[in-house]
Amino acid sequence: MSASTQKVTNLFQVYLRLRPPQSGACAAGGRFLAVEQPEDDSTTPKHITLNPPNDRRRAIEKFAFTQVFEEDATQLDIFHCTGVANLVKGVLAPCGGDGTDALLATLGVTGSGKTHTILGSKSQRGMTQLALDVVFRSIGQNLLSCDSHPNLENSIIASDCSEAAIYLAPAYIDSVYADAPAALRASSRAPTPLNVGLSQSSPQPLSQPQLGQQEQSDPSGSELAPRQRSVRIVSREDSVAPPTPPCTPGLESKGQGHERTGRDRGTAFACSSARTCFETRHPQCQQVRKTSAQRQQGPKNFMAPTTSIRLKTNTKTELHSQGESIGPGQTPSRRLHRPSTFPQQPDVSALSVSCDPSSEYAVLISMYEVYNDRIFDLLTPAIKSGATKEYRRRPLLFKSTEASPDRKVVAGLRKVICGNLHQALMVLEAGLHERRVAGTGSNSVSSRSHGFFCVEVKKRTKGSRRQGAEAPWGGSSLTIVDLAGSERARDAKTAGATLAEAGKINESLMYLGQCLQMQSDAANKDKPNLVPFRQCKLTELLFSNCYPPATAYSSARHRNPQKAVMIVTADPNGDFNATSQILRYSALAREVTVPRIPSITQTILSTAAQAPQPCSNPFPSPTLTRPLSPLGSSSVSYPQLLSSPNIVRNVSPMGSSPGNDVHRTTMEAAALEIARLSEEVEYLRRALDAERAARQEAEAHLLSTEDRIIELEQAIREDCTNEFERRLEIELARFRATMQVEIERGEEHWGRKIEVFERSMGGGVLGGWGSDDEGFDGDEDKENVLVEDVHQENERLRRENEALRRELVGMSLTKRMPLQERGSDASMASRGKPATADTGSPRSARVGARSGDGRDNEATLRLRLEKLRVSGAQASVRSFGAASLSPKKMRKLAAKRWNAVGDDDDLFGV
Ligand SMILES: Nc1ncnc2c1ncn2[C@@H]1O[C@H](COP(=O)(O)OP(=O)(O)OP(=O)(O)O)[C@@H](O)[C@H]1O
Repeated sequence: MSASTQKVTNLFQVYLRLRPPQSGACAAGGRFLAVEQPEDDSTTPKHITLNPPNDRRRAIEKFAFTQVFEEDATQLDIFHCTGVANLVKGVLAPCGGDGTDALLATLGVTGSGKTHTILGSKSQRGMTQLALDVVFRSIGQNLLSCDSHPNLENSIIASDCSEAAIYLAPAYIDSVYADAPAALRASSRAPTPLNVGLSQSSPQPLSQPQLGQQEQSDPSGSELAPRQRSVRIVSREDSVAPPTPPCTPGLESKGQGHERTGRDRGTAFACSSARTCFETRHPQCQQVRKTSAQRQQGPKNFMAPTTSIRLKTNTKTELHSQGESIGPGQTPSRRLHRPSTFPQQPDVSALSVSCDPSSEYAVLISMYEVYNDRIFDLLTPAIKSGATKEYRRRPLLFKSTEASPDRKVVAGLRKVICGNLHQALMVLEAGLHERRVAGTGSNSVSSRSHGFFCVEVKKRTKGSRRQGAEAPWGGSSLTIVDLAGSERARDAKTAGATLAEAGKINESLMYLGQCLQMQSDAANKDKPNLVPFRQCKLTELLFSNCYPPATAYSSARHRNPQKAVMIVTADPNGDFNATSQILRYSALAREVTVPRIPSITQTILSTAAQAPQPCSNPFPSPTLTRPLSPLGSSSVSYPQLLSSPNIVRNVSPMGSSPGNDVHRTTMEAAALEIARLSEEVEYLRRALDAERAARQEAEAHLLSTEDRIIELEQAIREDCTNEFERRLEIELARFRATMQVEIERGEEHWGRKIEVFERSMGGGVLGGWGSDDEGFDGDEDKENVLVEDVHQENERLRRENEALRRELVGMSLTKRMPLQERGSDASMASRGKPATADTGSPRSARVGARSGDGRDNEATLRLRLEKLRVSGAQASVRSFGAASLSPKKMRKLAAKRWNAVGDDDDLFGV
């Protein structure tokens, strides 16, 4: 097994860092991990052996890594030996081109020192700060500033392919940090995650230049001399005076004498007054404190709302407690105190890598976290939800964009253009305050999300302006990842939401483990390196840049596969199971040695085989003739059983007599039974453990699903409310428009009516004045004429009606011919022919005497009158009611009526 050969084919270089034991903490099972020292002193250790504790029936395993760092390795050792400077060099691309993307990540069990390695502590810088220092120092004068290039921001916005919101650092920092009152700054200012509090004793001054000089470029441009071995150099950095003693009792017991990682540096260990102030501003701190307090009360108190809910709640309480005005667009949690200073050790001012002298550079910082398999921007403030009135972050997508079709990017991030190291550290600090942390049984400040810190180095050729346009931007990025730690719910004593988070963390780490295992298997077996990295967001983010793009667009722009370094952290005195699991899938190679503890049954059987056989059946069925001696009641121990670590039993003394032989056989059988039972117990114990773990995982999954459902429900409610409001708006607008039209129409209608009324009124008045009036209008005149006509017509009709009525009164039924005959007579008369049956009657004579139109009119009139009579008689008859009158009476009545009509007959005819 050779680790060096893995370098060529593995996607990741894998380093192992062992963390020093926590002072005061007694290791439960002792140290189980041994570093194999190389035979040759000139090489670095690469192998470790994992010795399972005595109570585990596990094989001894041997693992290989690119390099192993022992407990005394310093941050500077890690920085030099993992080749972070080389990663930076690849990004800066001194020989031209776009450079190579780089990835630096830490992986390990919770509390093993990942955050310490990546982000450092109160007094020590981590890989992130050191890498940033080297980046800015190396670019030096070639870094474009917004002051000298006012168009810088716009040109970068135009070149960005990730739909990002790009800001200049001064503007961003001013929007995030609030200047604390002078008194607060001077005395009780709470230290923020990465900066050294004023109350802290300053780190020991070193001979190298300090941060103030770091922002100037190193004119020498001296190259990094790569260190080939794990040199235990600056031991002083780890022996820096420990920070202020903790004032939170729940935290005192943990990690005493050790530096704390980013967040607790500024939170958990702050003195109470400062902490109170700090916590009101930083919800995460409250959360840490709360969970620590909860832990003191017992494991049940870990049942708490989800982190997001806690964050929201805290943000809310913060708003009220602060009583501070918060500008629009800012969430309360963004009002941070401006850090006064940052840790300056270890010092890398002597180190810079070369950059491309013919290019000019710009540095963009972005930060995000993967929480519950979703990506959240750490530099974008949470937005207040319209429906729930709570502050929430919108998850972002990892996708191909229009401008980047061949390569997936986290779309919609906020990116900050930084002009120097200090600005970059301020941005880092702001982002870290947004990251989710919680106190668990394993780590008082445990990361609950995978944190990504991206340094995007943009470069373009200097002075190659063509027709006024500047050269296009290219470049690469360095991504630094602080993964959340795997944890066992039993050890971490998590429950509720924190347990659900742990479930998600473990799940994503399991996928990561599969990917790492596949890559090392592929490297060892010369198989194609196919890694199933699309299983979750974490692996997708970590691995997708390891391969050259294979899409149709790939020819457009060639990108080198990223260089990746993984630092695995482990506590040699910590949890054996969790650590061995991480090592097993992260190691570049693994060897299994012979099982360490032989089966107890085998031990007994082999012993029995060696012993003299008193009878043909050496192991009769264990039918005991008498009960076993009580444990500890005998004086002689059975030597073979003693050799087993699992069973130490004292048995009755043995002699050489036949009775003793029987006794011995019985005891052997009993020992066998004991062995069988203990194996069974062991098996059941393991099965129970597995079941318990599965149950916890299922519970965690359930909780996380519930959380997800709640979040989804909230989102859906919000969407529905928005949609409802939108539709309501539309309907209201429509209603208002219709209403307006109706009002206008009504007004018009009434206007017209009033006009007609006024005219009629005016006409009456004018008519009263007489037609001689000078101002009489022509229209009104016409109208009056029409009214007059109508009156005349009315009068005429009234007269006609009167004449008809009189004619009806004068006519007698007896004098008239039958209706049918009269009808035909009338019709004949109308046609000018003489009537046959009625020629002698005076009436017909009168009719016959008439000529022309007068005759026709008369005939028509008669016909109409006849009809009127008949219908009048019928109506009157009907009006009396058919039921009340007999037919005879009805006839009499009709005759009377006709007679009455006949009396007036002579009146008819005009
Ligand atoms: N190499 C080290 N030297 C000194 N202290 C260390 C070292 N590694 C870890 N520690 C301390 O151990 C504690 C836990 O470390 P850290 O927070 O880095 O763990 P972690 O792996 O990030 O845990 P988690 O996954 O839960 O976030 C911290 O107080 C840290 O200061």
